[in-house]
Amino acid sequence: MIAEIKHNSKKYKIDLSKPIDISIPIDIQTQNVNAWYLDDPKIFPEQFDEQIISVSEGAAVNFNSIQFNPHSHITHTECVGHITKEVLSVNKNLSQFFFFAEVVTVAPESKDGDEVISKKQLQLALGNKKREAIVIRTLPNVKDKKGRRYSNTNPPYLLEEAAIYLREKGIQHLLIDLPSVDREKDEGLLLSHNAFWNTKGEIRLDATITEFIYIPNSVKDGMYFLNLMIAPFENDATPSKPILYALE
Ligand SMILES: N[C@@H](CC(=O)c1ccccc1NC=O)C(=O)O
Repeated sequence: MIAEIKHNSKKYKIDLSKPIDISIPIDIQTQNVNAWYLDDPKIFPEQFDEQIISVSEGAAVNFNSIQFNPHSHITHTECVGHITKEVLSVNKNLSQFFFFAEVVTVAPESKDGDEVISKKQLQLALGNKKREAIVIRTLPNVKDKKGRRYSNTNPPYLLEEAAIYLREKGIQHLLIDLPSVDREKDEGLLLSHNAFWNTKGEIRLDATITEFIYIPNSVKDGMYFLNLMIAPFENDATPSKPILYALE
């Protein structure tokens, strides 16, 4: 099915039968992705009295409960509520789900023993392109990203200047294949989160950060149509399933 999209007097076509899924699922059959010091997620059949509610155990249905944390275990999209005293829900603040996005690839640079993404790197990648969303793939991009154990590994992150640059450039949605846009242990500073959401100025309630994506190597850098769909949890963060469509 081909859809035609009109945007700023330009016309684009996408093939809806060719979605590019850039989410990381919870998959308890394999090693799950994991950050922030929690145990792995759990998917398990409930029990009523002695009966395990699972067809393989003689029940009529499968009836699994799922225990997870969006920040630790799955592709998730968060709003500024992640860092505010006030309870703010991404499900209330994100109300559109289609955007023009630029997929960029960056190799984090060494700085004071950390691996970081700088303003210059994003400037080089974005140039004067105007996009609603940026989808950042970090190098090396190996498949084990889908099951990596990040706790206490000090993963790469965005310098504050890079987050300010994205905000000033009008990027509303930032997607990245790392557990956070900030340093794992930063004494609560959350510099890039604060900068991107502009918490010291006019707060950007409808801007989102999506963490733990995985962009296959077969996907080239460039402009895509993005469907950023979230699960309906009223919470600062919720599991999401970003899908890219190549523009024809
Ligand atoms: N970087 C923060 C910690 C942090 O972000 C965090 C700590 C525990 C559990 C989750 C965290 N962040 C999740 O998105 C700090 O060092 O205070």
